[in-house]
Amino acid sequence: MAERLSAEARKSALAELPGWSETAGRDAIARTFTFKDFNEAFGFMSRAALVAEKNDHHPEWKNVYKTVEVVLATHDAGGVTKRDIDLAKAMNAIAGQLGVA
Ligand SMILES: C[C@H](O)[C@H](O)[C@H]1CNC2=NC(N)=NC(=O)C2=N1
Repeated sequence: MAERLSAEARKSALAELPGWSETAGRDAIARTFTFKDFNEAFGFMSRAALVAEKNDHHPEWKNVYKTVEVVLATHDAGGVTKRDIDLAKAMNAIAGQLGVA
């Protein structure tokens, strides 16, 4: 099982993850993505879902029209692990391909 990152390791990982931040009251990371329209938001979710399923590591997320709110944590570990950082990186790359920095 992946190990929870220390607060220090989490902070330095977040420094390299534009848009992501720690969540209040819970060991997790979060980002809200805003796309051009629903089609792009759902396209992002479709692509991210394939990565998540491939890695057996899944986001908590909510879509409203063109926004997608994502929270990542490793439930088995009770906090943020490298698996969350890797998924966050992949999500940023997918969003980047869709024109969202
Ligand atoms: C059995 C299966 O491997 C686990 O339930 C996986 C699935 N996806 C998961 N996703 C996330 N984010 N955290 C987990 O602990 C987790 N566990």
